[in-house]
Amino acid sequence: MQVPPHERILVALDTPELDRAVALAAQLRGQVGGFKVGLELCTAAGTPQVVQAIAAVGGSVFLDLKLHDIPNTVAGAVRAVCVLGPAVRMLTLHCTGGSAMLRAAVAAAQSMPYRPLLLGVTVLTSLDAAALAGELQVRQEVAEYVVHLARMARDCGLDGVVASPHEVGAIRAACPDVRIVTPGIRPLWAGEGDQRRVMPPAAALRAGADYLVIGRPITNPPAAIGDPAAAAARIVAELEQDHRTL
Ligand SMILES: O=c1ccn([C@@H]2O[C@H](COP(=O)(O)O)[C@@H](O)[C@H]2O)c(=O)[nH]1
Repeated sequence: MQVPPHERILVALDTPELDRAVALAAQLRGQVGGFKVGLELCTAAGTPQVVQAIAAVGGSVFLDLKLHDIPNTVAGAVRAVCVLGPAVRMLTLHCTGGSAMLRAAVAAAQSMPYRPLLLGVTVLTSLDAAALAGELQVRQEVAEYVVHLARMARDCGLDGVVASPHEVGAIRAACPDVRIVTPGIRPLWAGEGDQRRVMPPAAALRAGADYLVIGRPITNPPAAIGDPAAAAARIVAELEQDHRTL
């Protein structure tokens, strides 16, 4: 069954204010597929409180905690997230924590009555080829390294990965069954900001992404676009227009 394009959008609620996040979720619910909450909001307002508040207005939660620690600590954090229940659809952890950490996370999730989908973050979309080769001393090309991490995530039992839209094709070819979630989404009318490996929403879906994470272009759109609801509507219209021409 085909998923309508708007359900593929996950809005990143990056704010320290729970009231603002809840107001955005209430405003955008029904226009998009769900909401991503992460380090800023969860640190400011508390993860259980955030999950409960977003769920209370009918939003499903992608918990982007990007766990990265020793296996025992990550396993404990995964169990604590599972306790939050079905309101949490997805949880992230960094693939660069290594296979022992990823396997510990999967085992921890499987030991619980409910578990969210576990997604491995490959290479952050704010990093470009120069940063990867220079500061981080990674010898492979970006796409090659992302595919290596995606294979590792799949082999450890994760359900999917987070990567830029530029690597979606290569990941699909290597790991056909993993879910692929792509941040770094920038409509042509939005600025790049701190993102480096970016792509417009329709192009990212065409590339084969399952979900598009979109933050500032919706939550803080250019004045000419209007408010968050108008920005979301415009992106959905762009996706539907592109979908019809496929
Ligand atoms: O590689 C990654 C992994 C996660 N993110 C998160 O996605 C959103 C993107 O927000 P924008 O405002 O659309 O840039 C943000 O919450 C990041 O923490 C990512 O950008 N890249």
